[in-house]
Amino acid sequence: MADGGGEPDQLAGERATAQFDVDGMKVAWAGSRHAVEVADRMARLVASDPVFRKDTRTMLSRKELFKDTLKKAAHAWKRIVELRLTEEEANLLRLYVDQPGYVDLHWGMFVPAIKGQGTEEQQKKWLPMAYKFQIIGCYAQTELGHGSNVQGLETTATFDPSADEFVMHSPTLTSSKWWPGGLGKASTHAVVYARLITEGKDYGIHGFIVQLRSLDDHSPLPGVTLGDIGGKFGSGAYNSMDNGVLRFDHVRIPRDQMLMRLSQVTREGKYVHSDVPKQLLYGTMVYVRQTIVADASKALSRAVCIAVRYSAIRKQFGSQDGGPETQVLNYKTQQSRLFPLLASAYAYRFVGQWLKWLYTDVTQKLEAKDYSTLPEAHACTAGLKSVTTSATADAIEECRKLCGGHGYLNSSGLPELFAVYVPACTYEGDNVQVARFLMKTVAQVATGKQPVGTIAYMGNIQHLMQCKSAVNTAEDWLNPAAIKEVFEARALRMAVNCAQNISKAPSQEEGFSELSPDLLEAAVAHVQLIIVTKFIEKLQEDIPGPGVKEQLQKLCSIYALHLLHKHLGDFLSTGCITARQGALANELLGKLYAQVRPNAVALVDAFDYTDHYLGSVLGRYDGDVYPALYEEAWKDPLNETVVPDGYQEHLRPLLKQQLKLSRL
Ligand SMILES: CCCCCCCCCCCCCCCCCCCCCCC/C=C/C(=O)SCCNC(=O)CCNC(=O)[C@H](O)C(C)(C)COP(=O)(O)OP(=O)(O)OC[C@H]1O[C@@H](n2cnc3c(N)ncnc32)[C@H](O)[C@@H]1OP(=O)(O)O
Ligand SMILES: Cc1cc2nc3c(=O)[nH]c(=O)nc-3n(C[C@H](O)[C@H](O)[C@H](O)COP(=O)(O)OP(=O)(O)OC[C@H]3O[C@@H](n4cnc5c(N)ncnc54)[C@H](O)[C@@H]3O)c2cc1C
Repeated sequence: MADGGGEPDQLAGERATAQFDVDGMKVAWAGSRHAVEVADRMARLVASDPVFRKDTRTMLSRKELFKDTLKKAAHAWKRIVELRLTEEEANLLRLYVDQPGYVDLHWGMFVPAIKGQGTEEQQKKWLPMAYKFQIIGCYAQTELGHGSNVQGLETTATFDPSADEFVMHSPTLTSSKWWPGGLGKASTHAVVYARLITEGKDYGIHGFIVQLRSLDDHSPLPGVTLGDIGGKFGSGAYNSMDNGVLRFDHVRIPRDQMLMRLSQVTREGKYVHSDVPKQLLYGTMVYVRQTIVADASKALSRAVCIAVRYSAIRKQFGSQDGGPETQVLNYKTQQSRLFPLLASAYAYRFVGQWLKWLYTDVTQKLEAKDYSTLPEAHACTAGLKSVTTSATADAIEECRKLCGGHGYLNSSGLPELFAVYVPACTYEGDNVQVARFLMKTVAQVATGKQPVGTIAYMGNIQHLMQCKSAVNTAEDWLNPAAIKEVFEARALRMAVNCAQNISKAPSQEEGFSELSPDLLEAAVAHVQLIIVTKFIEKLQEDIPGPGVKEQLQKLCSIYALHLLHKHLGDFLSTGCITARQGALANELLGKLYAQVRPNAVALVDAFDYTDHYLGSVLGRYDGDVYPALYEEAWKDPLNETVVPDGYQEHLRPLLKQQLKLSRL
């Protein structure tokens, strides 16, 4: 028993009430027994290495934090080489080091851009250097004046046939590259997106490999202006990353540094487009978006793990006669706010695993020159990225509130997690692309074309446009088919409504613009349907371990029904359900929360996070929260002296003056 009311064995008690096999759930979460083992090994490797300590990170200055990131990255790389880690292991090591840095852009965007847009020859030249970290690369697309609108970028790459070179130039202030991670201080190279101009004609945006810094002393090359764009939201947090600014003053690069898989410029300056779709230019973004979806479940599960464990420890009110107080986790309000987030963490995990499969499948098809599934992959990654990141950012903040005052302390880990996470909502785009894809699909369905993949349900238009849910009791909502039907009907009816209203506008573009808020809601409905469907499909797999599938079935129902409750207006206004059926869904939710309650701590244990990775005194595995909180406070630099710096100059004179006044 901890001193002063903290009750570490409280969590042992919670674990004893679990009605399922936690090891089995770890396998379901990780994807396989092998994945559990590798993740566990990498998490422990990081947690036991003093170089990877992060408990003082929020107290470091920007310069100290950046240097610490360089040190961690170099040390991580050394360990990866020494231990001959596989790609899977290295990725996990990066995850558990838990500090954004230039390596993310090097591996996450620079390398994939060359792989996706470079010719075989270019890949042979650049990738071996990148794989050995002989060069460090970033992804320089966004400019001061344009981010979302990629076609509006201003940087130019003008071909000079006399020298067989491109001239990279930043013609205006707004054309300065602005935001690329790793650009500010670390990168030696970048894939730069610029307008290709040859024979006096502007051929639009293309990618170019450009060296930025000397490989001898890291100084910027002639004509290249480089720097960091300045401090960002939150202490510690994303400030470990050197998001940068870059300007070119007529910098020359050889012609063969244009990424030439999609299109080429010949020695004479002729522009040639190959048979590859031009949208492959955006392929790196598709890749990164699927990793961002996978990351959403990691960030969300961390926040939920902290909030669930702490809610099981924290007690408030309850007994009027001096008996024990109530664990806040027992309050129905706490459960109704927290358990949907727990369910969402599992839902995002499974949809992330599916999206990874989809991406791999599309990539294989692209290699065989089959481009048919690209639009769907683009819409799914863009849509899921947008929905899961927004919901995760909101959820982390909700978990902070659920932890009361202590959640606001840096030592809870939640403020930093939130600050690191929120930019994921901004970078890599929004749902507009999904809405366009949906409108196209509705138009195709009207011509009799049968949609496939995640939009296959739209082919069932006759039924879905007029069906009425048959749910008659609360328990009827446990039937996955009942849930799927109403989510499909809602998504389709919202999309069809939009399409009909657009068709009444003077032009399609005007209609699209006028209806964009509705289109966004239709896109969200479609994406939520995908997440619900993938959760239901996961439950059709063989899931070993006593009680594991039963718990996941409850979480799946909670995930879907809390969305139904939250978006009740959509379901009612499209006539998919009645008000009574909505009330029945809510009734079932209450029952499901009560069933999840004894399993809650074990369900977050199944994430298998070390205390190092969680980085939270509130989320400690042993539940020994209060001594840890108390101890943590004394580590603050403000407590290095008993009497604060500034006392002599600012406090003492004030106090003395008040003394004189009180004597008057
Ligand atoms: C300290 C650490 C120590 C550890 C050390 C360990 C060592 C190493 C170990 C290994 C580590 C590994 C780590 C890996 C980690 C990876 C993680 C990555 C981290 C991620 C960080 C991200 C940072 C952020 C980056 C960025 O933000 S990059 C910039 C992103 N920009 C955008 O997102 C712009 C958004 N804008 C758009 O998306 C636009 O909408 C658009 C450009 C796509 C479209 O605009 P527009 O309509 O004008 O376009 P077009 O007219 O050209 O085309 C429209 C048609 O094209 C289709 N379309 C559009 N996009 C695509 C697409 N992507 N694919 C297919 N098709 C597409 C549209 O649908 C239109 O089609 P239609 O004509 O048929 O309608
Ligand atoms: C932490 C971080 C890291 C980043 N890393 C990189 C990187 O490595 N490389 C890189 O190239 N870039 C990077 N970026 C840039 C990022 O990709 C852009 O910030 C993002 O694409 C959004 O563009 P923007 O900032 O120009 O916003 P804007 O496009 O100016 O958006 C402002 C507002 O307008 C809305 N809006 C814009 N267009 C439309 C539209 N057509 N319809 C309706 N609403 C619209 C947006 O939704 C938003 O609400 C990073 C950004 C951040 C925050």
